[in-house]
Amino acid sequence: MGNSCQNGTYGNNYQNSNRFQNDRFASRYVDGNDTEDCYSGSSRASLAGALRQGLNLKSPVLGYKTPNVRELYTLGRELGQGQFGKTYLCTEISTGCQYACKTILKSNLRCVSDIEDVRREIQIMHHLSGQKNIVTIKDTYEDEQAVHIVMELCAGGELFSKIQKRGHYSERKAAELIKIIVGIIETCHSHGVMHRDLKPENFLLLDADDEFSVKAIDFGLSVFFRPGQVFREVVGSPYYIAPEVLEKRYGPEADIWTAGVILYVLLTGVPPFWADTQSGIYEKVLDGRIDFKSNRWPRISDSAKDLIKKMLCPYPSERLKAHEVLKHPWICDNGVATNRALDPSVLPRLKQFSAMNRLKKLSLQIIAERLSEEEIVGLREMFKAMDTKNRSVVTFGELKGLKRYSSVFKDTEINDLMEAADDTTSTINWEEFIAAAVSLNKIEREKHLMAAFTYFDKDGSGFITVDKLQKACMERNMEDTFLEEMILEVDQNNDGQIDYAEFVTMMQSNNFGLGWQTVESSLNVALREAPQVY
Ligand SMILES: Nc1ncnc2c1ncn2[C@@H]1O[C@H](COP(=O)(O)OP(=O)(O)OP(=O)(O)O)[C@@H](O)[C@H]1O
Ligand SMILES: [Ca+2]
Ligand SMILES: [Ca+2]
Ligand SMILES: [Ca+2]
Ligand SMILES: [Ca+2]
Repeated sequence: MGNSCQNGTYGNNYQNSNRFQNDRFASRYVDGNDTEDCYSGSSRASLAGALRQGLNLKSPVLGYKTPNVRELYTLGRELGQGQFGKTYLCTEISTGCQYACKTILKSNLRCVSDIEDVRREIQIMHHLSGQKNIVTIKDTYEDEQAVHIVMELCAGGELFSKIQKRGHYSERKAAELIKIIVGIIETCHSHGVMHRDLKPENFLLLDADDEFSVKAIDFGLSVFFRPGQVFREVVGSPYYIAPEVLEKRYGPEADIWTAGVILYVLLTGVPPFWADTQSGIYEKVLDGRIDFKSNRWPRISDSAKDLIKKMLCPYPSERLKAHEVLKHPWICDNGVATNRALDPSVLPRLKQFSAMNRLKKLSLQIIAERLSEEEIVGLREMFKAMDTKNRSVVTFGELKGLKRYSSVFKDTEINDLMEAADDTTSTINWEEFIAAAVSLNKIEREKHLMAAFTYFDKDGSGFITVDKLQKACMERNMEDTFLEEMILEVDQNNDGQIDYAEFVTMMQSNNFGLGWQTVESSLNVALREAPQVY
């Protein structure tokens, strides 16, 4: 997954100019003058701070040195343009694989908060990378002029241009697409991220011939949120912005409103809140009346209208949540029923985990420790959100407390979850959590696997032996019993030691991945179902 590259699929109808004719509004701080917004607002850095920091074109953004992107990639033609820079087709010199490189010019970053936004965009891309329908980030680079984000190439062009070409979608097609889009929202929300800039042009297709190969690409306005946290910055794009955002008091529910607008557009080809001017659009949004009468509507099913009404509900607390949208009959009955519930057959496997090969557990911790800060910030946010008492551990009680808000959890499942995530104490600490939650795509990266292997194989002989394992266990204060058995489980050619290939097979073997992924998704459910305080 993720490391095979698609060659030659690059579409020739790639255009960035296919937009709604009137959709020319910037998708940033839409309530006024940019420069002012740069320095105002409680969460924004102060002007004094910006000056103290002595902003100039050469200020580091990433905070660490990187190789020069041009030594590793050949930059090709422009794929698209955004507010801060351009995205180019690029080819990795060592492999010939094609990627997209989003180049953000530092001269366009005018204040500290612009720099913070870029950092956060990268952190959030790492946090969500590898999730379904979300673009995979590969690496980041920085030079004097720019920050470069190298990511998966979406060669199929914008979802938006497809909509425009068709005029509108059939209900069935619309249902399938909105299921993908709301699935993306569910992924974001369950990972503690609010997207804030959902709109068709921020969804690309991997493959022009597959209109369901959708990828969310632009997390430039996304933020981490905690349950109950109230946001006040007015950001988004006019047609898609929720009324509570305009009223400067909102949370993740705003993303659902936006998806409701997208659904309306998919079915009718026009936005639900429409006017010639920005302020005219805002008036319509705040008014909230939805037109179901125009000549397009008689042909559209009542079930579709019902869903739109519930997604465009003016009261955020009454609006459907992402998982509720996915359960709505219009989505399910259109033959795309979702099945996000925990697969019951997975639960017994969770139990196996506690007895899981300690070598895997240890390797996982080693890999987790090696991840860069920007890769794990998102997980840290999730952990903090669950750690309600601020004690740096998540207790059984905290997980159990979350149960009240979810029908998904049964007591026995929470027990399994705790047992799986933790074998000795009755709490999950940060190290255990991150080892549990680090997603497979990160673990599978060659450099991490190699590093973990080398950790055990200190003399570089190419094998992990009982002796070496014993040393590693001592170093880490881990039990060193049953080491022979541990090797036996992994040793495929019965030579009593583990070579790199055997090690990789162990790390990638299914029982392991499934176990941890289930832990991760269960924790996500818990987070998603946490109380919303408004
Ligand atoms: N992974 C990708 N594959 C192909 N094209 C891409 C990719 N990422 C971005 N693009 C192209 O570059 C354009 C700009 O990218 P993006 O939206 O991330 O930039 P931005 O500066 O955040 O723009 P905005 O002004 O919308 O905030 C996209 O609309 C798209 O056409
Ligand atoms: Ca964009
Ligand atoms: Ca953006
Ligand atoms: Ca513990
Ligand atoms: Ca062997």
